[in-house]
Amino acid sequence: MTTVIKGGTVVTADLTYKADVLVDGGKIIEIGEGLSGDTVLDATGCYVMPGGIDPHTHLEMPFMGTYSSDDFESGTRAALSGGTTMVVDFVLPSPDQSLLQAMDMWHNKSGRASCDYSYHMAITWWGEQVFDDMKTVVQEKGINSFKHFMAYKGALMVNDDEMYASFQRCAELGALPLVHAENGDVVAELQAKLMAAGNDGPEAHAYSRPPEVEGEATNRAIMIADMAGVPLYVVHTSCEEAHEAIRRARQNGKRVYGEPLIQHLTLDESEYANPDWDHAARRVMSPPFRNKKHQDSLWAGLAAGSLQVVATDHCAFTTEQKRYGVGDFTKIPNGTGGLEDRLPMLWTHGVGTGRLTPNEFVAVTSTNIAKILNCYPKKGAVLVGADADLIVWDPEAEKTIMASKQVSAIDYNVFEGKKVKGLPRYTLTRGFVAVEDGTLKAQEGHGEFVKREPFHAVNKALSTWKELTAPRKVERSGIPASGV
Ligand SMILES: NC(=O)NCCC(=O)O
Ligand SMILES: [Zn+2]
Ligand SMILES: [Zn+2]
Repeated sequence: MTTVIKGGTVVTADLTYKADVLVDGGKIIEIGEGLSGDTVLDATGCYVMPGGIDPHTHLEMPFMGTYSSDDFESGTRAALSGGTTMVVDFVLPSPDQSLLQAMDMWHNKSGRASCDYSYHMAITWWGEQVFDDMKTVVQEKGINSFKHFMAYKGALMVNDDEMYASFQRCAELGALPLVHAENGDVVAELQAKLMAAGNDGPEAHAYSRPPEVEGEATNRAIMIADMAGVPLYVVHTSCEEAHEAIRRARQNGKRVYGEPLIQHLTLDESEYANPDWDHAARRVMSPPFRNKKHQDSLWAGLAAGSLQVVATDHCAFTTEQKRYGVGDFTKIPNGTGGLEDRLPMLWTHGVGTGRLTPNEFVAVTSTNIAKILNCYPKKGAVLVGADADLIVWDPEAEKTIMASKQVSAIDYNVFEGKKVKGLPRYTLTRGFVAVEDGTLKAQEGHGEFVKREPFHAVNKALSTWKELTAPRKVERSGIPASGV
């Protein structure tokens, strides 16, 4: 049974042209004019684009004494409803747990996914077993990226020596290290100081994580990655200090990627001053929301190419869960949602305002991500042979974001009341029509695990350069006798 998307304009990261797209067996089989198929999807007035890829989600994440409330079932349904057709989640091994066992646990959870998914592996502790498991994870299990938390002291945080060891291992295996870049030691000190002064509300969360802690850690991670000879991906880049470090590194030839979140691009720190405790606590995430100066920096980075992708870090906690932190802001579970709103919000505030072109929109929501994570052109492309993960995007469709109408399992939405213009008319996940005329028809269990190969061209180029410039002993004849 073939499906044809007819009458639309194909928009990719680098081309815009009128064409029909024919799909069969979950793949794109033909692109051209005048195509026909068994099922016809009308794309008149719409853009046909690669489905969104969210490179940063935490579905059913064990964190801060609870679990994030969207799991692979509700989370991937939310994703599809907003035009995202692949999510990349984080496997989080417990202390001393093998990476392989942790990955099995994630596979048990992800069986309910209705769109495709992949994983990053988190390095949450260090030892011989982790060193050995990393090889199996890369060479046999299809994961080529490893996350390092430089914050959350006493929980997920790793120290510089562990990070350097892991980065070197990534270099050997052709993998990509990721960092949550905040100085966890300084954050812990600031948290204690604020609490001691009676500053226990959600606004203190933002005071405990100023841009400097992020800028410092981003610089440090970049230098450590350079010494280890690996590329680096910095997650949830939220401020000019971190962006400046990434920009400077890239200008110096370092292979560093930066990932702003849709929340940081469109919401600001004034949210924490809201007199309603729940309102402010629902927006507690790390790094916190920043001011307009930082937002402008992130938008400029996307346009300039110094920042490459837009994610959500979707980690949704209910109001009840957020209230674990009443009287102690350090106990408010960190995280916000955004999976179903990322594309409409970015289109509205990016393309709708002229800060991004439609092609740049595709690049930062899909194609760049697939390229960096090494699953392009299976994902992130409108090409013959690519997976038919596609959105038929209606630039005129409008809605007001409301928790009461969302797919996500939580009881509020950080974008509540925002008007968006630009929504999926159809969302296809490997050819299956999961959003039809704006109505969600996702199929539980349809999602498949996407294996990603190591040794991206960037890893190869970097290791070639490192080998060429490695320290070499100078062979000398006629060494003088020791002066002792
Ligand atoms: N970002 C956040 O606050 N929660 C999710 C975990 C993380 O990415 O740091
Ligand atoms: Zn993080
Ligand atoms: Zn995260």
